[in-house]
Amino acid sequence: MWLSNLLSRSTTRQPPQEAIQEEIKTENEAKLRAEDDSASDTESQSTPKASASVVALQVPELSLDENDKPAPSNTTSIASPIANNSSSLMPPPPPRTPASKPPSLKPISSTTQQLLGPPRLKTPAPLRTPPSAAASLRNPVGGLSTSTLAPAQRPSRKVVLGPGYSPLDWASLAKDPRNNLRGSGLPPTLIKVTPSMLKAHNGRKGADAWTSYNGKVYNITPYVPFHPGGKGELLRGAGKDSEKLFMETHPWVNWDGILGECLVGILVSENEIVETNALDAMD
Ligand code: HEM
Repeated sequence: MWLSNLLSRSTTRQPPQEAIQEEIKTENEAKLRAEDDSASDTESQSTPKASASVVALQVPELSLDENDKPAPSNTTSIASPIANNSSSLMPPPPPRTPASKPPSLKPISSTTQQLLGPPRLKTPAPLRTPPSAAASLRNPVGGLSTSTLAPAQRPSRKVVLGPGYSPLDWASLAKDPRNNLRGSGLPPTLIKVTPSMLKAHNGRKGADAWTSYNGKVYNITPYVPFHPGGKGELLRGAGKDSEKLFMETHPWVNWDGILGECLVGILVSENEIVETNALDAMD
């Protein structure tokens, strides 16, 4: 018994939306009756059709979505009062174009999301590898440099050169072969220099100062007053090989570019000179 009552209620009861529409429809009918007293009951039943013809002009203008389908006749009666009031207060909205839509409102398609890739992290710090143990031992000032050059922080040991002894003065002196920077008493060709010969030219007691570098022997005597590091520093290599001292101090300096005209000969062993002298004696 109660089950049959329940069934009969559920079949006769309208859904809530339809009930609301019916209620608004009734209100509209009452308004229309007030406006036109001559309207009959039959006409009031056809009111939705009459209001739809009026509202049909309003609804498309106020539509916020192009995809909106034309409202059915029973729902136009819902929008009709709003449409009448709004159209009298506001101008019609501008024609809708795709460019007028704010980009932020566009939903991101799944294809676009794939092209964009994964979202970026706010800070790259978590992706950095932790500093190695050796990093803590590096000089913080030059920590990013891998240069083998002398550190820029080292104090200069340059000396004040006398007037007329600048690098430019040396260059002008060296370009003239008549100055014979190799020294006096030498043949015009390069000679063979033994270690004993090199040692004898130590710059003392009036002797020229020779030094060797990369197997070649140079007379450094004329360059002494021009040496930016001073006389004493340069003469540390007098009578011996200077390659180690030179490379420790300023490996970036072009030795041959400065002392090319001071080249005396090539460094040879003591035995080679003895053999050469023996061959010369046989001739
Ligand atoms: C025993 C060998 C040598 C020693 C011990 C020596 C030492 C020095 C020293 C201490 C300085 C000053 C560096 C500074 O604090 O700026 C210097 C600068 C210089 N030396 Fe020597 N030197 C030697 C040989 C030579 C030779 C053979 C040449 C030329 C071929 C030369 C060319 C220069 C130049 C051009 C500078 C200036 C470098 C610069 O401006 O950065 N040196 N040298």
